[in-house]
Amino acid sequence: MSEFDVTAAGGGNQIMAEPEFSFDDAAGDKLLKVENLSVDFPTDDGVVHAVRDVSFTLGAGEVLGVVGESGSGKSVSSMAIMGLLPKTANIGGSIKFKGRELVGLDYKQMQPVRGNGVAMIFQDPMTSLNPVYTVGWQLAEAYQAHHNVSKKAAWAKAVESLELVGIPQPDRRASQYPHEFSGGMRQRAMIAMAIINDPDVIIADEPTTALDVTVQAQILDTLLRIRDETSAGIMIITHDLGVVAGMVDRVQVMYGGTVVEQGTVDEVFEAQRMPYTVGLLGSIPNPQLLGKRLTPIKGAPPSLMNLPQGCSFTPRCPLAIEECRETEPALLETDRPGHFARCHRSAYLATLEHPQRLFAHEEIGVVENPASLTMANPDIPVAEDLGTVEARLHEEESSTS
Ligand SMILES: Nc1ncnc2c1ncn2[C@@H]1O[C@H](COP(=O)(O)OP(=O)(O)OP(=O)(O)O)[C@@H](O)[C@H]1O
Repeated sequence: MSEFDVTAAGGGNQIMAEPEFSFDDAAGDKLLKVENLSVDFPTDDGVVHAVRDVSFTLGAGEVLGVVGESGSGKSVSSMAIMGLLPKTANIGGSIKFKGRELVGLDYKQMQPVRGNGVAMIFQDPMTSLNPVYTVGWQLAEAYQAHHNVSKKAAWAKAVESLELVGIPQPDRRASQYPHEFSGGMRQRAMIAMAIINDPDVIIADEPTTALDVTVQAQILDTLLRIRDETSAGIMIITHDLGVVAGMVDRVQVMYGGTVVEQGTVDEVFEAQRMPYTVGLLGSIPNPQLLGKRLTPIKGAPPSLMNLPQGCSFTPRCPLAIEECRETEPALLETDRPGHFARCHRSAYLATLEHPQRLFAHEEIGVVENPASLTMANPDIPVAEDLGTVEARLHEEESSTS
């Protein structure tokens, strides 16, 4: 595919002057290649466009962070990869695992891929672990589903996996029931379940949300250790940009069911090229800023049933112009190589010295308990118009220079 292939990232009939996201940019053979994925759910009230035009790759040993607010399409994308969406879902585009097309496979055809090829760690271990069987029994069962081995060998493998995820006394713990495990240990058991069949890809959907900060860090460390030991490609889905810092190689920011910014984690943290990512960064708790004020993104995410005509972030975007209301931008490479943004204003954003000030006009209080803060606050009215924002930025930039 050419760098300038206008059909690659759903740019419609637009003629692109800049390179779009292209798999040519991703070096090497990728385990997972998702191209122009879309998922619609027909409902009585209308069609929910849950995922639109999502493309990304994941290679062996890579860690990809998928970040976005609730309802941005993160989980639906991963359920599509796992073949776990309801039959009513209309899936478009392509999901290739080791070159094999997964879109169109039925539940049974997906069975050998699931667990063995791609495994998933869910948010809430209590809904995934069966309370009436011991943890070891469940792990052994998962192993036997893909390997023709004796019960004894499967049990030994279960104990080995518990050890690998850092559970002390794995022999004894294997004979216990899920309720005898702490929250962090249950999440480790889920990771053990995911890795027992040595998958090539692990999808972790909000793996640390329900855990306290120290245990969160331990679980993330465990995932990185598993990556080092098994070379699995890992996709971490989270609403918290803070979780991906220092953990992932690349980040994909989702908004309104589509990818709005994509790049290496350093790039995205250092030089955002889409105002939504700027807003996300300003609204996450930052340990270095404890005691300082956080700023929320005003307004609410779009209804996926009635998406606006242009960029779906327009109603909340302090930089929106007429073009943003009229045409949805394509995911294009920005001024920084390998860094993509779906934004008409990314070039302008690149010129701002203090982009965080775009969202600095509403403060929601001193951060005492960062975990209690949500990113979007629908009760706060929508942003100032562009003229006011630009005048304010100009004034602020000149007062600090
Ligand atoms: N079976 C379904 N039928 C109709 N709509 C659905 C279905 N499953 C998901 N959706 C909708 O798809 C959209 C995307 O959901 P998704 O769960 O992927 O969001 P998310 O970004 O993972 O959010 P969260 O962080 O809350 O899990 C939501 O608006 C959701 O209501």
